[in-house]
Amino acid sequence: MKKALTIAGSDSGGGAGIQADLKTFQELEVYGMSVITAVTAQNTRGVQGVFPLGPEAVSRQLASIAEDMGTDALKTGMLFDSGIIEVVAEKIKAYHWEKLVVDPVIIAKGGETLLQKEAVKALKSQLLPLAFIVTPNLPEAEKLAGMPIRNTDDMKEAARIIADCGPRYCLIKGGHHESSPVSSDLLFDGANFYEYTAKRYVTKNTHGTGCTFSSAITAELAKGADIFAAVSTAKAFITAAIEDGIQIGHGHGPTNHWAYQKRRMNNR
Ligand SMILES: Nc1ncnc2c1ncn2[C@@H]1O[C@H](COP(=O)(O)OP(=O)(O)O)[C@@H](O)[C@H]1O
Ligand SMILES: Cc1ncc(COP(=O)(O)OP(=O)(O)O)c(N)n1
Repeated sequence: MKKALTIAGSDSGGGAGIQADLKTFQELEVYGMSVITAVTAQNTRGVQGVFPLGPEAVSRQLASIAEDMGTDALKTGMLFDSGIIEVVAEKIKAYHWEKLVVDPVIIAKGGETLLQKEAVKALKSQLLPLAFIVTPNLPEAEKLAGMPIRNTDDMKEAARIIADCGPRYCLIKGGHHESSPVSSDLLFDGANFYEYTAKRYVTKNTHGTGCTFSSAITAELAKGADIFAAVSTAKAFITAAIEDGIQIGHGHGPTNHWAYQKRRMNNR
């Protein structure tokens, strides 16, 4: 069985972070492993507390996996600060882990900080050069590229700037473009742009969309898919998960990780 590792924060509400990643890995039939960087007290209403674990705890978890199991692909999500980014980058290099998906989690949809301001520089200089693919949403792409994004031309310009930091592919997600009737993501391979478009659903149950999408890409890469097939399957996975989003709690409910497989079973 293929293996996938997530290096990310815990979401007590189960919709984003480590919990969303492991649910996605399971649904896409890869063996999921986790390195926890921080514990968040979180629910559908927002983030009530953030408790980082620190570089040593992260380093030890990474070593435990490397010394025994290894991984076929991995992703990073919430990394909290530059100390954790440094140790993650150092270990990824030391273990020669290559299929790295960097989801540059900076702020939650509710506005809470999940990456310290000082750490954006470390993310760009230490982690992006190791990334196979980086998957910023629109606000994250603006921060990484240092420019506002108002239209597709701006998205392309930002993708070029981010690609200069070293990732093999850059995928800018259009989920925050709420006035659009479609949900369109732009993949850049250093030369050409490829658009992945799906229907946009009007729903408040979108907690954890970015985590779920990047972990679906990771699972597909672990199974040997090329980047275009991996993004295509991940897009189908997240679109189904949003369409069947779960009405739970009093705020933004989570997406439904079972929806994609349920559809496939029904189509048999
Ligand atoms: N309302 C929606 N309907 C359909 N797809 C969506 C919707 N919102 C986000 N997506 C898709 O979900 C994926 C995650 O994007 P996004 O929500 O922008 O990430 P993040 O959670 O990092 O902000 C992308 O493929 C995006 O196009
Ligand atoms: C622990 C943790 N990690 C990441 C996020 C951000 O998740 P995302 O998929 O971007 O979705 P929203 O939280 O923004 O809805 C998180 N919230 N918690």
